[in-house]
Amino acid sequence: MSLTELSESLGAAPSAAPTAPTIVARGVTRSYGKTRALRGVDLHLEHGEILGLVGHNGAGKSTLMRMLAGIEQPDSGEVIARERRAGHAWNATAAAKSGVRMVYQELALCDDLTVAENAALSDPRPTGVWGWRGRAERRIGEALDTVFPGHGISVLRRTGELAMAERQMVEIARALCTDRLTMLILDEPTESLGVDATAQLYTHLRSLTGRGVSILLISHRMQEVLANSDRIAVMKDGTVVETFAASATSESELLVAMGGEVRAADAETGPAGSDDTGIAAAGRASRRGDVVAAVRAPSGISFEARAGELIGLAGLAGQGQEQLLNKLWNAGALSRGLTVPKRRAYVPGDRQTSGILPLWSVAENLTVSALRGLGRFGVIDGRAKRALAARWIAALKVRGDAATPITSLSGGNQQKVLVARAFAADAELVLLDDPFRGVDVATKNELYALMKAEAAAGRSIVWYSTENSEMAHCDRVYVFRANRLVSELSGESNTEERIIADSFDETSGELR
Ligand SMILES: Nc1ncnc2c1ncn2[C@@H]1O[C@H](COP(=O)(O)OP(=O)(O)OP(=O)(O)O)[C@@H](O)[C@H]1O
Repeated sequence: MSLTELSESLGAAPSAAPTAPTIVARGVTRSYGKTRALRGVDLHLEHGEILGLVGHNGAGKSTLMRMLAGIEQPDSGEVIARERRAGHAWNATAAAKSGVRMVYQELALCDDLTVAENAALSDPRPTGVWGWRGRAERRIGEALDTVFPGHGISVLRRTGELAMAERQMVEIARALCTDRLTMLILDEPTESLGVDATAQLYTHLRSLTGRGVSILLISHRMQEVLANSDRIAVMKDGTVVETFAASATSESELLVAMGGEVRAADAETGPAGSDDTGIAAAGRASRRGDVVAAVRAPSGISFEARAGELIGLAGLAGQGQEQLLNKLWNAGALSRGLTVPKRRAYVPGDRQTSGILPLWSVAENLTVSALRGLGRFGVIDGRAKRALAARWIAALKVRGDAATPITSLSGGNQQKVLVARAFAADAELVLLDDPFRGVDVATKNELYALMKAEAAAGRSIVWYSTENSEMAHCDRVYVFRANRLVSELSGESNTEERIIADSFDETSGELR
């Protein structure tokens, strides 16, 4: 069966659409130790609708998703699925048999396996002994072609070699490798995707709802949720506080319901101002305007970052931005064509594999890069360490105690700890690889202010973001295309339109 035939059979709507909701959560509660993650959630998902689910970091969205998918059971309350067979529990097996598929916020691919092997692992259909590999290659290849035409991903590549955006596409496509799809739950599916792939995904989701599939879309990207959902449910502190028709609400209304401050997205754009956070660190070696980092290109545009600057790296995903950050992070004293300071900090793009230290507490994760500055006579000053952790936990509003394991935090709160770690270290150069993935809107606004304050205090910050609109906060922006620097923008030339135009421009300066 080809994927076209297959996808037509996916979630094929019965002749008359069922009137009962696909799934209902009624009074669902769930605690982890002292943390009350869900406090009596009521929610339902209609047949063939896209329900957006938004809320601050730690509001309980991922926990609720696990309850709906039967992966975890509520402490009290119930989950009633239309597909649930009488007398059977609603657990992961029952959900999988009923056509429920999930795309997790943390990518769950095995780096050492190929794209096709990863797909085979999660495919609910029997693999068979003979020919399973060929079948898996064909199935995932067809799913990728259907959702992300022109994706350019070889199904024979190890997923560890893929860029974040490509891995995200594989994760989404493999969730669609099934004979039967009734409900699709996506937890922040576009955080690592570029503009084109994001648009392709939403086009495909719409075609699925046309065939009766119900979709739960968790996201911090308010404009995307507004543009692509039928209804939007808002979570706050473990409950659903409001549900809106998407066509009848606005970003500011959603933010108010989430409990956040309404701030125009671009209200505080422009070059770094003075330090108004009170936590920008002092004592950097470089003076404002000194070149802190440089990568010289044999021809065309070279890269340069000065003390006191917030530098943006823009362009379509996977055009060399991550390589530049890696180069600056890994450079040795003798690296040719490169200037880097000794003291530098890095927030990697993939927090799971190269960011968090999963066996350590929040405080240990946060202070590990700053330990050198916390020592006295060769001994770490425990009180200074605790104070540093407490200061950053408060500044970034991390929802979780300093002493708890980092893995017990929600995804967005883990990400905040990584950002705090980079700034808590006394680094002259701070490298950020798409650092606000999964961070809620209110916190993002605070982090923009923090970065500007840190730059104003003399640091040099180099920031790669997949969201072009964020580049308006930068002093200068380098646009990448095909591993080259296409342009350097600042002042009035630093606009979203110009970034997009240059991302597709043919003239370029090579960056080696
Ligand atoms: N396995 C766990 N152990 C301990 N605490 C947990 C666990 N899972 C979730 N929590 C806690 O439950 C609360 C809700 O977390 P959840 O991940 O559901 O939030 P979220 O809304 O998805 O956040 P984000 O937007 O950051 O992904 C948080 O306080 C989190 O720390």
